[in-house]
Amino acid sequence: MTRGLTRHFNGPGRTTVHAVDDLDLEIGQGELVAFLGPNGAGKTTTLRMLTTLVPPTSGTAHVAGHDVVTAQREVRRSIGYVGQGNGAGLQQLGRDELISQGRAYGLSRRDAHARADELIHDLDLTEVARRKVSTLSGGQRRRLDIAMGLVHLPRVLFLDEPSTGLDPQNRANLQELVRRLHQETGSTVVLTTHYLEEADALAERVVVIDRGRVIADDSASRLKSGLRDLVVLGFDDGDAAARATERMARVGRGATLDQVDDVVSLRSQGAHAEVGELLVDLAGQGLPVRSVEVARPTLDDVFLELTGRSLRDAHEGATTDQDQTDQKDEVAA
Ligand SMILES: Nc1ncnc2c1ncn2[C@@H]1O[C@H](COP(=O)(O)OP(=O)(O)OP(=O)(O)O)[C@@H](O)[C@H]1O
Repeated sequence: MTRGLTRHFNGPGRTTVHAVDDLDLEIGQGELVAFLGPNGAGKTTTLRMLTTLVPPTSGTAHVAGHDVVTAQREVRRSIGYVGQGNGAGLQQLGRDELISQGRAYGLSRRDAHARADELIHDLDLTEVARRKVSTLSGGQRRRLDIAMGLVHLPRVLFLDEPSTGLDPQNRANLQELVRRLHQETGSTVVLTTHYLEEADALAERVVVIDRGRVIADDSASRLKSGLRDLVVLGFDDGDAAARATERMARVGRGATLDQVDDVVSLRSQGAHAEVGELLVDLAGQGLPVRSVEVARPTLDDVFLELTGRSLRDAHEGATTDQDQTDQKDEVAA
């Protein structure tokens, strides 16, 4: 739970970077929540405050019932944190890494071995466990990192961009792993991502963050429910498309129509469910449809609606912003 959680950094010159600005959040035990936002939105800083790695400038946060400033030790004992870098040491075997991590969290030698073997079994890490960490692929290392975050059975697991840099297959595997461990352990999982599809597919709740502020907080389907579908219809020629546009304007309850040559784009809420009826009606008018594309709203559309910017563009823009990176290094140094 956070109240007015805020973190400022010194920017270049005398400027102040409002990395996280007045964040109020309530996350219940057992929820699976994704923080979604472009680069620089404040996702990592939020996670770093919740995991006690960065103190807030103002406001409060409690994790597993403990204050992140006054009860750091208790918070750390209750959480697992998988940061953006790889946590595992390179020369050890995967299994030994897990055992060392267990020991670092105060498990006895015997318990650390037992826990490592349990995780290897549960997370399908047999192959990963017997290889040196330096020889693992990116996806295998991320899976090992997640196992490391789970060694001490945390009540809350924080994952910072767990699938960044992975190919689509490994990303899908990792998402499946996160989903499974959430279901099986019932622990709270909070992850950050700038992959729209990931937030959509994985999280029960999506907290959209932009410029340090929460701009939306709901299930992906509810966030998208107010937005319009796009249906693109292809006709024989421009004349047929023009007549079809007229017909649809007459019968089509408030849809926005746009004709370019032999193609008509129609936007309206829930249009995907009416496409069949529409095609029959147009065919009945002697206007057969030659091609159909239906696009349901995405979380990118939600972001666009809320900010006037596309999340993909905002993300790409920010990644090329060398200033931000330099600035980060400067203050961190
Ligand atoms: N140590 C720091 N010093 C100065 N500025 C920082 C520092 N850490 C973060 N910032 C700035 O705070 C803002 C939020 O950064 P943060 O890393 O939290 O964003 P993010 O949403 O996690 O982005 P990404 O997806 O790239 O990880 C950015 O403008 C960033 O440059």
